[in-house]
Amino acid sequence: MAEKKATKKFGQKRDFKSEKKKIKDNTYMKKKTYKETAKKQKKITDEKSEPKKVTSKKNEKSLCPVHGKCGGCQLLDMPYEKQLKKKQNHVSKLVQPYCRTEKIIGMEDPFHYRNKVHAVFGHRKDGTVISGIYQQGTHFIVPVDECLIEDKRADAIICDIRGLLKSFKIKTYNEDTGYGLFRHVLIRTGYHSGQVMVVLVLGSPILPSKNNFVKALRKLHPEITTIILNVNDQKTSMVLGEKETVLYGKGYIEDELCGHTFRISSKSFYQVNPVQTEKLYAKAIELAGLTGKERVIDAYCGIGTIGLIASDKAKEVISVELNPDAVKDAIVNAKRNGIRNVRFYRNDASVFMRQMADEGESADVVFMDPPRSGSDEKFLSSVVTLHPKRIVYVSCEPTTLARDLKYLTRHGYRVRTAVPFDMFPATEHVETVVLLSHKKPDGHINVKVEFGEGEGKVPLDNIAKRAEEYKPKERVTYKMIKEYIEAKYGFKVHTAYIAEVKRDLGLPMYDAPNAVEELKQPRKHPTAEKVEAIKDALKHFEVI
Ligand SMILES: C[S@@+](CC[C@H](N)C(=O)[O-])C[C@H]1O[C@@H](n2cnc3c(N)ncnc32)[C@H](O)[C@@H]1O
Repeated sequence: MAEKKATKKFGQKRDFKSEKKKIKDNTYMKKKTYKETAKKQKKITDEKSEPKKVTSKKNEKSLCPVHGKCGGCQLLDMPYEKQLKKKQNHVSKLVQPYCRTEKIIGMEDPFHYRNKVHAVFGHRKDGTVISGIYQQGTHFIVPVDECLIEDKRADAIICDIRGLLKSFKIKTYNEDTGYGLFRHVLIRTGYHSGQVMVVLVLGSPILPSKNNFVKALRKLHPEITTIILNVNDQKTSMVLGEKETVLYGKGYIEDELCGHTFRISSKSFYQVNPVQTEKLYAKAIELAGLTGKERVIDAYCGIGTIGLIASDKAKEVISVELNPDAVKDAIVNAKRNGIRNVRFYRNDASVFMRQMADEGESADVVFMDPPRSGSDEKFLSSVVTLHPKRIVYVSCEPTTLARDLKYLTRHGYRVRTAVPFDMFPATEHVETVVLLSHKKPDGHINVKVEFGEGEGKVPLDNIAKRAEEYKPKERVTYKMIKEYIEAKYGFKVHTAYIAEVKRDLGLPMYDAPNAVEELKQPRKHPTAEKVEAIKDALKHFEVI
């Protein structure tokens, strides 16, 4: 049986000061520790073979001995300030056609933030049990003992489960043959509550010596508050199967966020970085500008977090979510927090929003927090029909965010601000909160108008046409066009090229204050690709 690791007790404060220094110096993992871990991890190899050696020069310099293999932390060895800058630039580039991006909100301690840890189990040819992460794009297991972004408590539990499998002679599952039992372990930890959920994922429902196994695990880790047996008998890359049995405890954990308590089940979505989530939600709710009178929609609501936290500043909240387990959690969470002005609907968000729009409903504020794939036209067009004053878009994927912003800005909304949050340090992922509101005219003048026929009067049937003509147009600058093209196409275009395309299209030209009168060299012309990109930008900004 594996020896119990010395782990910190719950509630015990971490030594952030010394950790911060290590981060600053980029020497978080001491050389000795690195060598030890590398040696240990080199010894353990997956039965399917090790596709690449762990001891490459690249890895020797890395903070993590399996960096570059597991594919999890692409930016791990980049100083944290640089990581933030990279993410800031990425968001800025994509959002630039619409608005300025605020400074990214980073972490004070960007390590061990993940409250959800998954390990896949397998064994090598000699039968040694291994656990770790799939190598990127493959089903080879990269053995991992400690991960710099995962909760340390979870890593320690996973190591000890490996030892228990040996003592209880439990075979790990073989994906190719379908033989064996033990597939994955999923651990969720409560940042404030200290509660710990362990999900044992098996290929079939019978865990031999179940009670003794649970007893032994609890003895090694008394901090575990619930243990669940999940059955996944499918050949699938999904971790969790449908069926679950609670082996110990309540079958869920609870945690606190922004002064509210949330129940979290194994299959419900919950943000993985609790420290940053509080900042993210606070910003999202601040941007919504709630006064207590609003009808709010919380779309893609998960376990109800954003809507429930915002509920005391709104008249009512309507929340929609597809995952039935998450909706069950959300309903319990409303009761748990004594909240009565939030209703939950289990539905596809797009179908639900379309129904609302078709029924002539309206909303004052829409929070939307879709998965990485972003939203779709059905959802977005319904939002436009519902006509909320403000839309707060929480996105975990800037490219789909930019795509959806394009739709909304073409349909009456303007992006007011974008704030990136580093929810996933050491990885390339970045979260962004964006506020959109109705487009407003640049200014207005008072004009006395007489309607009807006759001199000086405006014929009634001409009103709509003339209103369109006099509508103030947004001034589209060369800079906006250039930024749009660089973000979308990845190349730069010269101002002269934009001017040339505009001239060819017969568009009005304005004097450029720094135009060169005489050219030193004959002017070059834009390539067909650049002409198309410029035309696309002009269409995007509704110049043509
Ligand atoms: C990024 S999470 C956000 C959850 C929640 N707002 C939070 O912060 O915890 C996206 C959520 O959308 C849900 N979802 C995915 N596709 C959906 C759809 N078509 N309709 C409704 N919800 C969906 C997922 O189950 C998940 O809970």
